[in-house]
Amino acid sequence: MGSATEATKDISENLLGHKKVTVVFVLGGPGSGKGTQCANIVEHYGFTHLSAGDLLRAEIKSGSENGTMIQNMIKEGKIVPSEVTIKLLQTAILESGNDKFLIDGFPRNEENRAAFERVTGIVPEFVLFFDCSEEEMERRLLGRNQGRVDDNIETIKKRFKVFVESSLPVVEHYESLGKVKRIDAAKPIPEVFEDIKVIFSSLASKVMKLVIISS
Ligand SMILES: Nc1ncnc2c1ncn2[C@@H]1O[C@H](COP(=O)(O)OP(=O)(O)OP(=O)(O)O)[C@@H](O)[C@H]1O
Ligand SMILES: O=c1ccn([C@@H]2O[C@H](COP(=O)(O)O)[C@@H](O)[C@H]2O)c(=O)[nH]1
Ligand SMILES: [Mg+2]
Repeated sequence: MGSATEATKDISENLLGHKKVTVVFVLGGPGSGKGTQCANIVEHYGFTHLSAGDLLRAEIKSGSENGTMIQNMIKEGKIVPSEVTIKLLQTAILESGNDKFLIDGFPRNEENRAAFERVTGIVPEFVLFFDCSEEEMERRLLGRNQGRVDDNIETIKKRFKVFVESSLPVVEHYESLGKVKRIDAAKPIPEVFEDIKVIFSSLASKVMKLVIISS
């Protein structure tokens, strides 16, 4: 990205919807493997990966005035106010220079979803949903060893509750619009990615067809 003026120009074009931005929401329970598979998708399909949780953790590290509030919310498995998360996502989208994004772990609730669509004007191409049992997710989280303050059994239980009560309704909303692509995330990592490839290869060929038709 070049000068501040160029960045501002891109911001308005993206957010006013003049420039086509492709967004895939990557949703699923804590530990279902979203981050792991997003790295594979980035490598093969050129998307930019934006993990809302990673952006919030970076905000804590940056010494931001919201840092303590965010840290407390994450420790409790609670959902950070949407204006904070949306601002971080907007900035990351605009600074990336890319036009296709995997938004991982957001929207977390219906209010997040409605606010994101209202503020950015972006609706997702589809939702990639990682379906996995709590038993398997718990095993993965307790074995993750990345030093996360929320990878302990007490917080994990809270995160599961928030996921079922607040996040699954977002998936149901997009299901009612026929936008959910469900993945069996309990399979081994390479097998999950084989299933994901089928989805992203068909998206890539759809985009190619559109380019040919419109040129
Ligand atoms: N299909 C899989 N089978 C076994 N282990 C997996 C699989 N996918 C990911 N893992 C492992 O499980 C742990 C959690 O994976 P990951 O961080 O990708 O999950 P996540 O959905 O991003 O979790 P969170 O919502 O907490 O950020 C990691 O240690 C990862 O290596
Ligand atoms: O949109 C979001 C995303 C995340 N959070 C908070 O961060 C943690 C960890 O998120 P991961 O996706 O597992 O990395 C989550 O439990 C929330 O506390 C959020 O508030 N909003
Ligand atoms: Mg993750």
